[in-house]
Amino acid sequence: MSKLPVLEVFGPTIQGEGMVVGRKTMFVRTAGCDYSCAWCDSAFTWDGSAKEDIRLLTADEIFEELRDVGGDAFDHVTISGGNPGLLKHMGTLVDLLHENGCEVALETQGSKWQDWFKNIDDLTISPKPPSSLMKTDWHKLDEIIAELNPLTTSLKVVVFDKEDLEYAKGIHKRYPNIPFFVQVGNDDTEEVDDTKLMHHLLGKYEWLIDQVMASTELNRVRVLPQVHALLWGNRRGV
Ligand SMILES: C[S@@+](CC[C@H](N)C(=O)[O-])C[C@H]1O[C@@H](n2cnc3c(N)ncnc32)[C@H](O)[C@@H]1O
Ligand SMILES: Nc1nc2[nH]cc(C(=O)O)c2c(=O)[nH]1
Ligand code: SF4
Ligand SMILES: [Mg+2]
Repeated sequence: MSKLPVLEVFGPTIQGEGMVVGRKTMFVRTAGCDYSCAWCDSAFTWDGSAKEDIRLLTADEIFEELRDVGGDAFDHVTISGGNPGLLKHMGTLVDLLHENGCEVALETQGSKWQDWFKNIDDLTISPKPPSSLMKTDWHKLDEIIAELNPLTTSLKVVVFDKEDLEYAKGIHKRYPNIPFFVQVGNDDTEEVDDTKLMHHLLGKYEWLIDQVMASTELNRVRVLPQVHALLWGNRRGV
Protein backbone atom coordinates (compact mmCIF):
# COMPACT_ATOMS: atom_id res chain seq x y z
CA MET A 1 0.00 0.00 0.00
CA SER A 2 1.36 3.43 -0.89
CA LYS A 3 2.66 5.64 1.89
CA LEU A 4 2.16 9.32 2.56
CA PRO A 5 4.73 11.63 4.26
CA VAL A 6 3.09 12.92 7.44
CA LEU A 7 4.45 15.51 9.88
CA GLU A 8 1.50 16.18 12.16
CA VAL A 9 -1.85 14.69 13.12
CA PHE A 10 -3.71 16.93 15.56
CA GLY A 11 -7.10 18.04 16.83
CA PRO A 12 -9.92 18.29 17.22
CA THR A 13 -9.55 22.05 16.95
CA ILE A 14 -11.37 24.74 15.03
CA GLN A 15 -10.60 25.42 11.41
CA GLY A 16 -9.00 28.81 11.92
CA GLU A 17 -9.11 29.98 8.33
CA GLY A 18 -11.30 30.51 5.32
CA MET A 19 -14.48 28.94 3.97
CA VAL A 20 -15.32 26.72 6.96
CA VAL A 21 -13.77 28.88 9.69
CA GLY A 22 -14.91 27.71 13.13
CA ARG A 23 -15.68 24.16 11.95
CA LYS A 24 -14.53 21.47 14.36
CA THR A 25 -11.88 19.49 12.51
CA MET A 26 -8.83 17.28 12.76
CA PHE A 27 -5.64 18.17 10.84
CA VAL A 28 -3.28 15.98 8.87
CA ARG A 29 -0.16 17.91 7.82
CA THR A 30 1.96 16.44 5.06
CA ALA A 31 5.66 17.07 4.43
CA GLY A 32 7.08 18.69 1.32
CA CYS A 33 6.24 21.76 -0.74
CA ASP A 34 7.02 22.91 -4.28
CA TYR A 35 6.98 26.52 -3.02
CA SER A 36 9.09 28.28 -0.39
CA CYS A 37 7.01 31.32 0.57
CA ALA A 38 9.05 34.04 2.30
CA TRP A 39 6.55 34.13 5.19
CA CYS A 40 5.44 30.49 5.38
CA ASP A 41 4.11 29.75 8.88
CA SER A 42 4.71 26.02 8.30
CA ALA A 43 8.23 26.20 6.85
CA PHE A 44 9.21 23.16 8.91
CA THR A 45 7.26 21.09 6.37
CA TRP A 46 9.79 21.85 3.64
CA ASP A 47 12.95 23.55 5.03
CA GLY A 48 14.55 20.38 6.43
CA SER A 49 14.26 21.48 10.08
CA ALA A 50 11.75 18.69 10.91
CA LYS A 51 12.92 16.04 8.49
CA GLU A 52 13.54 13.57 11.35
CA ASP A 53 9.84 13.81 12.26
CA ILE A 54 8.50 12.82 8.83
CA ARG A 55 6.70 9.46 8.94
CA LEU A 56 5.69 7.43 5.90
CA LEU A 57 2.19 6.15 6.69
CA THR A 58 -0.53 4.31 4.81
CA ALA A 59 -4.04 5.78 4.66
CA ASP A 60 -5.16 3.12 7.19
CA GLU A 61 -2.37 4.12 9.59
CA ILE A 62 -3.27 7.81 9.28
CA PHE A 63 -6.93 7.06 10.03
CA GLU A 64 -5.90 4.92 13.03
CA GLU A 65 -3.85 7.83 14.33
CA LEU A 66 -6.73 10.26 13.79
CA ARG A 67 -8.88 7.95 15.97
CA ASP A 68 -6.06 7.61 18.58
CA VAL A 69 -5.68 11.39 18.83
CA GLY A 70 -9.27 12.56 18.30
CA GLY A 71 -11.33 9.57 19.44
CA ASP A 72 -14.87 9.76 18.09
CA ALA A 73 -15.04 13.52 18.71
CA PHE A 74 -14.73 14.55 15.06
CA ASP A 75 -16.41 14.11 11.67
CA HIS A 76 -14.26 16.48 9.61
CA VAL A 77 -10.59 16.26 8.62
CA THR A 78 -8.48 19.00 7.05
CA ILE A 79 -5.50 17.96 4.96
CA SER A 80 -2.80 20.63 4.81
CA GLY A 81 0.97 20.82 4.49
CA GLY A 82 3.32 21.62 2.88
CA ASN A 83 1.49 20.97 -0.36
CA PRO A 84 -0.70 17.85 -0.14
CA GLY A 85 -1.41 18.44 -3.83
CA LEU A 86 1.97 16.87 -4.58
CA LEU A 87 0.70 13.49 -3.37
CA LYS A 88 -0.97 11.35 -6.03
CA HIS A 89 -2.04 8.70 -3.51
CA MET A 90 -3.81 11.02 -1.06
CA GLY A 91 -7.07 10.02 -2.76
CA THR A 92 -6.98 6.73 -0.82
CA LEU A 93 -7.13 8.62 2.49
CA VAL A 94 -9.92 10.89 1.19
CA ASP A 95 -12.00 7.82 0.25
CA LEU A 96 -11.30 6.11 3.57
CA LEU A 97 -12.37 9.22 5.51
CA HIS A 98 -15.60 9.41 3.51
CA GLU A 99 -16.30 5.72 4.15
CA ASN A 100 -15.98 6.50 7.86
CA GLY A 101 -18.45 9.37 7.78
CA CYS A 102 -15.93 12.24 7.73
CA GLU A 103 -16.02 15.31 5.53
CA VAL A 104 -12.66 16.28 4.07
CA ALA A 105 -11.11 19.72 3.54
CA LEU A 106 -7.93 20.49 1.63
CA GLU A 107 -5.50 23.43 1.76
CA THR A 108 -3.35 23.80 -1.34
CA GLN A 109 -1.84 26.66 -3.35
CA GLY A 110 -3.06 25.73 -6.84
CA SER A 111 0.29 24.82 -8.38
CA LYS A 112 -0.48 21.14 -9.05
CA TRP A 113 -3.61 19.17 -9.96
CA GLN A 114 -4.68 15.79 -8.61
CA ASP A 115 -7.85 13.94 -9.67
CA TRP A 116 -8.80 13.37 -6.01
CA PHE A 117 -9.35 17.15 -5.63
CA LYS A 118 -12.79 16.44 -7.13
CA ASN A 119 -13.75 14.42 -4.04
CA ILE A 120 -12.87 17.14 -1.51
CA ASP A 121 -15.82 18.67 0.38
CA ASP A 122 -14.17 22.01 1.31
CA LEU A 123 -11.36 22.87 -1.09
CA THR A 124 -9.27 25.99 -0.48
CA ILE A 125 -6.95 27.17 -3.22
CA SER A 126 -4.55 29.80 -1.92
CA PRO A 127 -2.54 31.44 -4.73
CA LYS A 128 0.47 33.34 -3.48
CA PRO A 129 0.80 37.14 -3.70
CA PRO A 130 4.06 39.05 -4.51
CA SER A 131 5.23 39.28 -0.87
CA SER A 132 5.67 35.48 -0.88
CA LEU A 133 8.29 35.86 -3.65
CA MET A 134 6.58 32.99 -5.50
CA LYS A 135 5.38 33.25 -9.13
CA THR A 136 1.85 32.17 -10.02
CA ASP A 137 1.54 29.79 -12.96
CA TRP A 138 -1.64 31.34 -14.35
CA HIS A 139 -2.13 28.68 -17.00
CA LYS A 140 -2.00 25.91 -14.38
CA LEU A 141 -4.28 27.83 -11.99
CA ASP A 142 -6.83 28.40 -14.80
CA GLU A 143 -6.82 24.65 -15.54
CA ILE A 144 -7.33 23.74 -11.89
CA ILE A 145 -10.13 26.26 -11.25
CA ALA A 146 -11.92 25.13 -14.43
CA GLU A 147 -12.09 21.55 -13.10
CA LEU A 148 -13.52 22.44 -9.69
CA ASN A 149 -17.08 22.82 -8.41
CA PRO A 150 -17.66 26.44 -7.22
CA LEU A 151 -20.02 25.10 -4.52
CA THR A 152 -17.21 23.24 -2.73
CA THR A 153 -14.25 25.47 -3.63
CA SER A 154 -12.91 28.77 -2.34
CA LEU A 155 -10.01 31.05 -3.14
CA LYS A 156 -8.04 32.56 -0.28
CA VAL A 157 -5.30 35.16 -0.71
CA VAL A 158 -3.07 36.12 2.20
CA VAL A 159 -2.42 39.87 2.17
CA PHE A 160 0.59 41.59 3.74
CA ASP A 161 0.66 44.91 1.85
CA LYS A 162 -0.91 47.01 -0.90
CA GLU A 163 0.84 45.09 -3.68
CA ASP A 164 -0.66 41.86 -2.33
CA LEU A 165 -4.05 43.55 -2.27
CA GLU A 166 -3.73 44.37 -5.98
CA TYR A 167 -2.88 40.72 -6.62
CA ALA A 168 -5.96 39.68 -4.61
CA LYS A 169 -8.13 41.96 -6.77
CA GLY A 170 -6.70 40.30 -9.88
CA ILE A 171 -7.52 36.81 -8.56
CA HIS A 172 -11.11 37.78 -7.72
CA LYS A 173 -11.59 39.41 -11.12
CA ARG A 174 -10.20 36.37 -12.93
CA TYR A 175 -12.39 33.85 -11.04
CA PRO A 176 -15.49 35.87 -10.06
CA ASN A 177 -17.75 32.85 -9.43
CA ILE A 178 -15.48 31.24 -6.81
CA PRO A 179 -16.15 32.36 -3.20
CA PHE A 180 -13.31 34.69 -2.29
CA PHE A 181 -11.50 35.24 1.01
CA VAL A 182 -8.71 37.60 1.97
CA GLN A 183 -6.70 36.65 5.02
CA VAL A 184 -4.47 38.65 7.34
CA GLY A 185 -0.78 37.87 6.82
CA ASN A 186 1.18 36.98 9.94
CA ASP A 187 4.52 38.75 9.51
CA ASP A 188 5.79 37.70 12.96
CA THR A 189 5.82 33.89 12.94
CA GLU A 190 8.70 33.88 15.48
CA GLU A 191 6.81 35.79 18.20
CA VAL A 192 6.32 33.71 21.37
CA ASP A 193 4.25 36.27 23.32
CA ASP A 194 0.68 35.31 22.30
CA THR A 195 -0.90 38.50 23.64
CA LYS A 196 1.58 40.69 21.80
CA LEU A 197 0.99 38.77 18.58
CA MET A 198 -2.79 38.97 19.02
CA HIS A 199 -2.72 42.76 19.31
CA HIS A 200 -0.35 43.03 16.36
CA LEU A 201 -2.52 40.79 14.15
CA LEU A 202 -5.74 42.56 15.16
CA GLY A 203 -4.14 45.83 14.03
CA LYS A 204 -3.35 44.24 10.69
CA TYR A 205 -6.91 42.85 10.47
CA GLU A 206 -8.32 46.35 10.91
CA TRP A 207 -6.00 47.67 8.20
CA LEU A 208 -7.12 44.92 5.82
CA ILE A 209 -10.80 45.53 6.57
CA ASP A 210 -10.33 49.25 5.86
CA GLN A 211 -8.64 48.48 2.52
CA VAL A 212 -11.36 46.07 1.40
CA MET A 213 -14.21 48.34 2.52
CA ALA A 214 -12.77 51.18 0.42
CA SER A 215 -12.34 49.06 -2.71
CA THR A 216 -14.92 48.92 -5.51
CA GLU A 217 -13.30 45.73 -6.86
CA LEU A 218 -13.64 43.74 -3.65
CA ASN A 219 -17.35 43.63 -2.90
CA ARG A 220 -18.31 39.94 -2.74
CA VAL A 221 -15.47 39.19 -0.37
CA ARG A 222 -14.94 37.84 3.13
CA VAL A 223 -12.12 39.27 5.25
CA LEU A 224 -10.75 36.99 7.95
CA PRO A 225 -7.85 36.69 10.36
CA GLN A 226 -6.24 33.35 11.24
CA VAL A 227 -8.43 32.72 14.29
CA HIS A 228 -6.03 30.10 15.67
CA ALA A 229 -3.17 32.62 15.57
CA LEU A 230 -5.26 35.12 17.57
CA LEU A 231 -6.04 32.44 20.16
CA TRP A 232 -2.89 30.34 20.34
CA GLY A 233 -0.18 32.37 18.64
CA ASN A 234 2.54 30.65 16.63
CA ARG A 235 2.23 27.30 18.42
CA ARG A 236 2.32 24.12 16.35
CA GLY A 237 -0.45 21.54 16.48
CA VAL A 238 -3.40 23.84 17.24
C1 LIG B 1 0.85 26.49 5.48
S1 LIG B 1 -0.20 26.55 4.08
C2 LIG B 1 -0.29 24.83 3.55
C3 LIG B 1 -1.16 24.60 2.35
C4 LIG B 1 -0.65 25.11 1.01
N1 LIG B 1 0.77 24.93 0.87
C5 LIG B 1 -1.01 26.55 0.82
O1 LIG B 1 -0.14 27.41 0.99
O2 LIG B 1 -2.16 26.81 0.51
C6 LIG B 1 -1.85 26.80 4.77
C7 LIG B 1 -2.38 28.21 4.65
O3 LIG B 1 -1.62 29.05 5.51
C8 LIG B 1 -1.41 30.27 4.84
N2 LIG B 1 -0.24 30.92 5.45
C9 LIG B 1 1.02 30.47 5.45
N3 LIG B 1 1.84 31.33 6.10
C10 LIG B 1 1.05 32.35 6.52
C11 LIG B 1 1.30 33.55 7.24
N4 LIG B 1 2.54 33.87 7.67
N5 LIG B 1 0.25 34.37 7.50
C12 LIG B 1 -1.00 34.06 7.07
N6 LIG B 1 -1.30 32.94 6.39
C13 LIG B 1 -0.28 32.10 6.11
C14 LIG B 1 -1.20 29.85 3.41
O4 LIG B 1 -1.36 30.93 2.50
C15 LIG B 1 -2.28 28.81 3.25
O5 LIG B 1 -3.49 29.43 2.90
N1 LIG C 1 -6.63 25.75 13.72
C1 LIG C 1 -5.96 25.77 12.56
N2 LIG C 1 -6.59 26.18 11.45
C2 LIG C 1 -5.90 26.13 10.28
N3 LIG C 1 -6.35 26.44 9.05
C3 LIG C 1 -5.39 26.20 8.15
C4 LIG C 1 -4.26 25.73 8.81
C5 LIG C 1 -3.06 25.28 8.08
O1 LIG C 1 -1.96 25.33 8.61
O2 LIG C 1 -3.22 24.84 6.94
C6 LIG C 1 -4.57 25.68 10.17
C7 LIG C 1 -3.91 25.29 11.37
O3 LIG C 1 -2.74 24.92 11.42
N4 LIG C 1 -4.65 25.35 12.53
S1 SF4 D 1 2.81 27.07 -0.50
FE1 SF4 D 1 1.97 26.83 1.59
S2 SF4 D 1 3.32 25.35 2.65
FE2 SF4 D 1 4.32 25.92 0.73
S3 SF4 D 1 5.73 27.52 1.36
FE3 SF4 D 1 3.85 28.57 0.71
S4 SF4 D 1 2.55 28.78 2.54
FE4 SF4 D 1 4.19 27.32 3.01
MG1 LIG E 1 -1.30 27.14 9.47
